[in-house]
This record gives sequence, C-alpha cells and structure tokens, in this order.
Amino acid sequence: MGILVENVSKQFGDFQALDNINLEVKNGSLTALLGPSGSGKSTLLRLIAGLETPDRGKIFITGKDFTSQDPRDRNIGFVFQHYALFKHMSVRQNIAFGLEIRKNPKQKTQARVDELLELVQLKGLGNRYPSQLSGGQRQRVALARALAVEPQVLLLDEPFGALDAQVRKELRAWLRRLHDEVHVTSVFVTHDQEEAMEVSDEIVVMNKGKIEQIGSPADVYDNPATSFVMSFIGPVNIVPAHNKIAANSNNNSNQDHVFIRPRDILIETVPNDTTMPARIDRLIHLGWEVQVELVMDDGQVLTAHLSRDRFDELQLQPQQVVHIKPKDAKAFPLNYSI
Ligand SMILES: Nc1ncnc2c1ncn2[C@@H]1O[C@H](COP(=O)(O)OP(=O)(O)OP(=O)(O)O)[C@@H](O)[C@H]1O
Repeated sequence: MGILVENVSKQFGDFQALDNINLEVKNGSLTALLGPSGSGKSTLLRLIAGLETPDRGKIFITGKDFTSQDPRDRNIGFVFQHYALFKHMSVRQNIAFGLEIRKNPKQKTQARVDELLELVQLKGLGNRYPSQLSGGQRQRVALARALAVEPQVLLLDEPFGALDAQVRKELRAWLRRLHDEVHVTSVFVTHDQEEAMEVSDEIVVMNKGKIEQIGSPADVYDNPATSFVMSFIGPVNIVPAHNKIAANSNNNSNQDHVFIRPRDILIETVPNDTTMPARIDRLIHLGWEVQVELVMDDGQVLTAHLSRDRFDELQLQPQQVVHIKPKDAKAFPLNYSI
C-alpha cells in the first residue's frame, strides 16, 4: 500500500481548503494532483508531508497511520518549486546532507552520492555550487537530495514551475524515466494538464477543495466525469443543448449543455445529410495543427482543430462556407467554474 487519505478535511479560518478527501496512491506509482490555483493541491500535499494537520480524517503511509506523526519521522522526500539548495554547499554536499545528519558511514555516503549524480545525469558537476548551475540542473540536484535517504514517498510541488517552457518539457520526460527506474511512490502537484498527462500514471483532478475525478490520463481525457474535468483537461466548445449541432451529436441525454472537443468537429467542403453549414471566421496556424474559428447560421461560435494534413487537403480559406458535424460530444449540466 502506498498512501491512503481517508475522509480528510482542512479549514483555514472560515475557508474550506479541503472537503472530505478520499484518495489512494498506489505503491510505486506516480500520481499527479491537478487543478486550478487555490483548488487545494498544495494543502493536500502538505498534509501528506505532515507540514499541516487535518481537522478531520486520517493519512496512512504504507499502511501505518501517520496522521499525527512529526514530518521528520515520515521518511518523506520533498521537492518544492522554491525549495532552494544550500548555497554554501557544493552539489555533492547538498546531496549528502540527509545521509550525513543520519550519521551514515562516510564511504557509503560518497558511494550513494556518486550513484545519485549518475541517476540525475549530473556526473562531473558534483563540485559545483548551486549558483553555477542552471535552474533545471538545480531541480535535479534537489531531486537527488530528496532521493538520497531512500524515502518511502516522494512529494513534488510544482517542481518545474519556475523553469522556462523548454526546460520544463525536458525535465518532465526525464522525471518519468527516472521514476521508471526508481519506482518510489510519488505525488506530483501541477496546474498544467499537459504536464500531468505526460508524467503520471494516475491523475487526481481537484476543484474547490474536492476531488472531481481520479483516473489514468486517457480516462480523464476520454471519459471526464464532470463538466469541470472536461473543460479543465483540454479545450472544449460548450453549446446549449437546443442548438442544432448538439441535436446532431447523437447525445440522447437531456442535459442542458453539450461539450464538444475542437478535434471532434469534422469539417467537409461538400454537404451531406448529417452536416450543417458554418462560415470560417479565422484560421490560426498552431504549427502541428490548425485552429478553425467557425460561425454557424444561428450565430453559434465554434472552434475546430484540424491536423496539418487534413487542412492542406481541404485548402480552407477565411470566409469560406464549410459543412460540419460533431464526431463525439458529451452532455453535462453547466455547473462548472474555474
Ligand atoms: N496557511 C494558510 N492559511 C490560510 N489560507 C490558506 C493557507 N494555506 C492555503 N490557504 C488557502 O487555501 C486554498 C488552497 O490553497 P492551496 O495552496 O492548497 O491551493 P493550490 O491548489 O495548491 O493552488 P496553487 O496552484 O495556487 O498553489 C487557497 O485559497 C489558499 O489561499
């Protein structure tokens, strides 16, 4: 068993930061807590770490009740966005820190530091100081330092949040590979859905102190449980259920709104029985695909995404009238808010 969070609530003054959270993080998995700012992700992580205590509920780590345990006794590794390295210590000394305070034999410590430098691909940089490293390298040192003491659980709070987009992308892929080697039960906080999809085995989608859905990346994308999840994980068109494109979407539900992903709007240049006319208002080139802004006869605005190949095949032009139909749509009551 990895981590079990049972009926946990946390209030700050009158504000309910977490409301009856139940969650199991499987042993050896990498789980993302995903949600907008203020949804309670960091609070949940801090409760698991023991940096906050829940008002109600229990937290178990590897089967033991750790709810009231001091953070130092939890054997947890942390990497936080602004968890700075010790500036006056070299990379080696930073990584060795936790082992030295646990009075590990010197030789064993040095061997472990070598192993970790190799693992985080910083061999050769052990004698540098944090100021002589890039932001991405510093976070890799922070990860090596956290892993040095062989924690039962690794907690990462937006570890790449302060880095630029390119480095962030590289580190995501690197973190996934690292996890496949180390297999330590890890919980990763992010507000970036792409990051959560790419890195994690399981995603916990949070909103306003509650869990909206727990599932694999494919699951939360393909089978969103709520309108919030559908809107938060990827772009979406929200269309009133009485609109004709909604009526044409094979969705028999009697809910008030229909949600259609931009890539699920099919565009044809020749009409047929199932299509509806729409005018192209704008074409936006996104590199790997093209965003088509459409306006239907009744004024309903829709966004469609086409692959470059399909776009080239259709040779679309602004103001052209095309014929559209939804390939897939989901119905929810419109109660979401971000
Ligand atoms: N110590 C505290 N005292 C008072 N309010 C707090 C405290 N810690 C968190 N909060 C509030 O609880 C809510 C949830 O905060 P939390 O940091 O868990 O959200 P988050 O989802 O991690 O957001 P972000 O991505 O912005 O960090 C926020 O509204 C925050 O202001």
